[in-house]
Amino acid sequence: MAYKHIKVPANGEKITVNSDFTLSVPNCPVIPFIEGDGIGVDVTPVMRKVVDAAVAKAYDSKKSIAWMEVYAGEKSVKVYGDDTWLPEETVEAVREYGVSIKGPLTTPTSGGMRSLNVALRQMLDLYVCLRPVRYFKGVPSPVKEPEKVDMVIFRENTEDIYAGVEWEAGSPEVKKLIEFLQKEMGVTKIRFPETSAIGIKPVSVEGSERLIRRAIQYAIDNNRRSVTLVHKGNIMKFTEGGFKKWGYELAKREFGGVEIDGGPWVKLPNGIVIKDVIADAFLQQILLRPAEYDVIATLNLNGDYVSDALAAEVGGIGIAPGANLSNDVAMFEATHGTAPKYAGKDYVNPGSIILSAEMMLRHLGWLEAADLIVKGMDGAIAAKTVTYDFARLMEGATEISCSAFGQAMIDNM
Ligand SMILES: NC(=O)C1=CN([C@@H]2O[C@H](COP(=O)(O)OP(=O)(O)OC[C@H]3O[C@@H](n4cnc5c(N)ncnc54)[C@H](OP(=O)(O)O)[C@@H]3O)[C@@H](O)[C@H]2O)C=CC1
Ligand SMILES: O=C(O)CCC(=O)C(=O)O
Ligand SMILES: [Mg+2]
Repeated sequence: MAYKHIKVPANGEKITVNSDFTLSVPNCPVIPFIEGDGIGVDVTPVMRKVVDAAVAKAYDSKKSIAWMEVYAGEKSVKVYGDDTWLPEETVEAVREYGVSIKGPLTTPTSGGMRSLNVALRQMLDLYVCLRPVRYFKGVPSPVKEPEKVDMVIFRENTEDIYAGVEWEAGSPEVKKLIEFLQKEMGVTKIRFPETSAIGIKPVSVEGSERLIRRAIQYAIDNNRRSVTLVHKGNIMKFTEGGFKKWGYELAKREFGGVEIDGGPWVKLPNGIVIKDVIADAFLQQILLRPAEYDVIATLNLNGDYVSDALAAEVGGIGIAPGANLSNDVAMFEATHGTAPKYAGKDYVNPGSIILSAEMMLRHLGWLEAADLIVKGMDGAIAAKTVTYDFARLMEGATEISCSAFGQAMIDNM
C-alpha cells in the first residue's frame, strides 16, 4: 500500500507471519511505532535508544530495528490535519507489519471522542491485553513482600462496557431504549428512568473463550501453577457469570481438566489449577496473599483496574509493561497514560514502554537483546539512579531524568 505520510524505511524488511502464527523475522525488521501524546514525547525516544543499544550489543550490530513512525492522536492531527486522530493508514501499517509499539494516547473524559487506544484494539481485533506484573529487586513498594507478586494478566480487550455502546442521559436514543426496556422487556428496575444514561455490556462465548484459551495455553507453555478467572458474576450473572462458566467448561472440554472435589475448580492433567475469584475479593487478596495468584484471565474493565492496582504493588505504572495481541498482530504498549502534567519535561519513568519493548523483543525471538534490557533495568535500579517516582520512595537514591535513566540502563547492559 502506498502511504500518504508514513515513510517506509529503505533499509528494513517486513516480518512475515507463518500459517501456524510463528514469525519469520529478518535481521532488520520494520517496526511501526506511535510516539504517543503527553509523555509519549519523553518516553518513546528513550525506548528506541535503549532498544537500539540492546540489539546492537546483543548481536554485534548484525541485527537492528528499522523504526517506522506511524501516527495517532495529537501528532496525527498535526501531520494529517482535518481532525484526523487515527488515520486509516496507521491501522493498515500496524496490521501489515505485524509487530508494533505505541506510547499512550489521550482520551478526554467527557465529550464525544472515544478512546483511540480502545479503537486500535477493536479495529485490529487485538483481543488479548497481556500485562505481566513482576518485581524488580530494589524497586520501592508500598507492600511488605512485593517479591511475592508474580502474575500475568490476560485482559479481554474487545468487549464488555469498553465496546462503547452507550447513550447520553436525556438523549432521544436513551429515551427510546428505556421505553423499549420498560414496555417490551418488562424492566422495572431503572431507578431514575427520566435522567439515566445507559451503557450496554456485551460479553460473548467466543470472546471469553478465545481469551481464556490463550491464558490457559500460556500457563501450560510457561509452567505456571494456576489460572484464575476474575469476575463479578455474583452481580452480573449472565455477562461476568458467563465468563466464569464458559472458562471452566473450556478447561474441561479443550484441556482435559477434571473437577476438584466436585468443582467448580478444575485441575488440568499437568497439575495446573483453574479457579475463580470475585473481583472485589481479588483486589484485597492481591494485597494480602499475592502468592496465591499466578495467571489471571479477566474481562476488560476488571483487567484495567487490576493491572494498575497490581502495578502499584511492584513499583507503580512507571514500569508496568503490556501487549495487545490477536493471533497474528502484536502491538506493544505502556500501561500508563499520557500524564499530561509531566509532558515534555524529560521527567517520568520510561520503564513501562521500555519493558513493553522487552516483551516485543521476546516476541521476535530476540531473547539476548531482551535479557540485556532486563540487565540494564536491574543495574540502574541497583545503583539507585532512578526517576522521580522511585526516588521519592527510595532511601539514598539519586533522582535522574527520563533520558538519563535510559542512559543508565544502557550503561548497565
Ligand atoms: N493506553 C493508553 O494509552 C492509556 C491512556 N490513558 C489516557 O491518559 C490520560 C491521562 O490519564 P491518567 O488517568 O492521568 O493516568 P496516567 O497513567 O497518565 O497518569 C496517572 C499518574 O500515574 C503516574 N504515572 C503515569 N505514567 C508514569 C510514568 N511513565 N512514570 C512515572 N509515573 C507515571 C503519575 O503519578 P504521580 O502524579 O504520582 O507522579 C501520573 O500522574 C487520559 O486521557 C487517559 O485516557 C490512560 C491509560 C492508558
Ligand atoms: O484508552 C484510554 O484512555 C485508557 C485505557 C486504559 O486505561 C488501559 O488500557 O489501561
Ligand atoms: Mg488503564
